[in-house]
Amino acid sequence: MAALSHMAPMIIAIDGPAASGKGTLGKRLAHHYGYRHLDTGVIYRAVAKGLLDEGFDLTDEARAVAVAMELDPESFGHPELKTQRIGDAASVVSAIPSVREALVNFQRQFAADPPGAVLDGRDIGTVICPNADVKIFVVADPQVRARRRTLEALARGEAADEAMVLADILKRDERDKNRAAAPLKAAADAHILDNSNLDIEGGVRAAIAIVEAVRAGRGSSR
Ligand SMILES: Nc1ncnc2c1ncn2[C@@H]1O[C@H](COP(=O)(O)OP(=O)(O)OP(=O)(O)O)[C@@H](O)[C@H]1O
Ligand SMILES: Nc1ccn([C@@H]2O[C@H](COP(=O)(O)O)[C@@H](O)[C@H]2O)c(=O)n1
Repeated sequence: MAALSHMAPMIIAIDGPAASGKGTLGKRLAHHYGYRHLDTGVIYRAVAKGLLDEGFDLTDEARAVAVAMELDPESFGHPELKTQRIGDAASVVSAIPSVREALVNFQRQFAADPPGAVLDGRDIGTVICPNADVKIFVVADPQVRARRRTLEALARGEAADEAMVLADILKRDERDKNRAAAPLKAAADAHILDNSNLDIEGGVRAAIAIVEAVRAGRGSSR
């Protein structure tokens, strides 16, 4: 782990489309720098699961906001949150502006707490932490992402059809890119990291190189 001294908590924002490797990279960067990591997708997944569990429609705005405000971070590790069904549902509920607003403070507070934080999602560099020290937008070819996600599901002992996984990824990306509220897009000052031809270690090395280049460019100890 690289020990760093900071004037203020450093924030690394990672965004990108579905299954591009944001979470894997976020976890590894956080470990490398000794920071905390928040997978913000899990928050939207938890809201979707809460609604479905209670039998509410995913477009029930009032109930969705209530679920968002009552979220218990202890529930973020629930294995069902990882499923494709909940991922799809999350991309429906996350398009509701008032749901997003209800979740902003939690994410910003997480980002602000010392010693530093890595957050990954869709709008971290654009909306949640527009002043993040480093912004990385992770991309990979859709076919590559579908292959990785399929292998991941198979490794968990779940059935997975690569063509269906690809269709789900594309559908979710379209919805996330085209919504009015905080759409999936790279911040103007984000560094694009294409990991299509990189393994996990290669992707982590490339990201650390970006972080280090930004820090060196600032000429500070951050
Ligand atoms: N560079 C890489 N090379 C090979 N496999 C990778 C790479 N990066 C991530 N993976 C694998 O791809 C899959 C998706 O990665 P991950 O869950 O980190 O993506 P994500 O962008 O966080 O997904 P989601 O949008 O669903 O939150 C995982 O199985 C992960 O191990
Ligand atoms: N900052 C974010 C993070 C996620 N979403 C929505 O949640 C869905 C699930 O996210 P995963 O990262 O776990 O795949 C995603 O498709 C988005 O609709 C979001 O809007 N903003």
